[in-house]
Amino acid sequence: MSFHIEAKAGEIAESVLLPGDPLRATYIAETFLEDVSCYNNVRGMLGYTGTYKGNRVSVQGTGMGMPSASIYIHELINDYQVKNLVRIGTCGAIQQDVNIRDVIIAQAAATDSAMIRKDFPGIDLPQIGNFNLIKNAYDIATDKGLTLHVGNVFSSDSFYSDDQATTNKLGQHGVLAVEMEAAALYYLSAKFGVRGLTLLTVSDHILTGEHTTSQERQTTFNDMIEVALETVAK
Ligand SMILES: O=P(O)(O)O[C@H]1O[C@H](CO)[C@@H](O)[C@H]1O
Ligand SMILES: O=c1cc[nH]c(=O)[nH]1
Repeated sequence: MSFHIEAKAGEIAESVLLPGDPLRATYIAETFLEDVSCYNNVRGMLGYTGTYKGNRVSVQGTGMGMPSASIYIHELINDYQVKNLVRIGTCGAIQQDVNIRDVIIAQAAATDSAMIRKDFPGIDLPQIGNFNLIKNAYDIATDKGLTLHVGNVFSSDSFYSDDQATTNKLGQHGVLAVEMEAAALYYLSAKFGVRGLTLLTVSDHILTGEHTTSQERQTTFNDMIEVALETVAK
């Protein structure tokens, strides 16, 4: 048992999928996993362990934003010895050629979060995904024929930003999309020597204002979820 997770020792798998939304964890457990048990309901931040094609895997909601996600990531690594952490999230695209429902592999994540800056004053430590997980996910997504982008994303501390100029400038520098947790996952993965990966589905387009319906999101999430499950099983 840790501060925010009530699982007993051994109840969480070595590989964990991390959606922001705890109900997405329930959806994944009910739709994709066999022999499932729920190991966490502290604060309603649901966590499940089951098997996918015979491989043991867990799925844990993280909540929104880096402070919340960091709590779960920290405890999964340090209290439950988790080794592979794959965020499966939504994002807003900031490139004209990145479309609604496309899948993004976050090769790296820029951030305006103070968390990392406080630990490394004066140094911009790159926040990068694990190469082997990126390669596995890329190969699996390509084999599935998904529309895929690999590159930098921006992990923002705010969902509602007045600073469109900065968002535009990030886009001009090749950043693909905005979300709120990848940089913290990559930072803590590097800090504790484990493997982190972020997969995102484009749920809305910040430049055009387009957005998905809940039905569309669910179907596209399935593609991303399958890529994540197969990536950690490989
Ligand atoms: O869909 P999730 O995984 O929650 O990810 C995105 O959605 C939330 C904002 O609506 C933030 O957590 C952002 O990172
Ligand atoms: O963090 C997020 C997630 C989805 N869409 C956004 O614009 N931002």
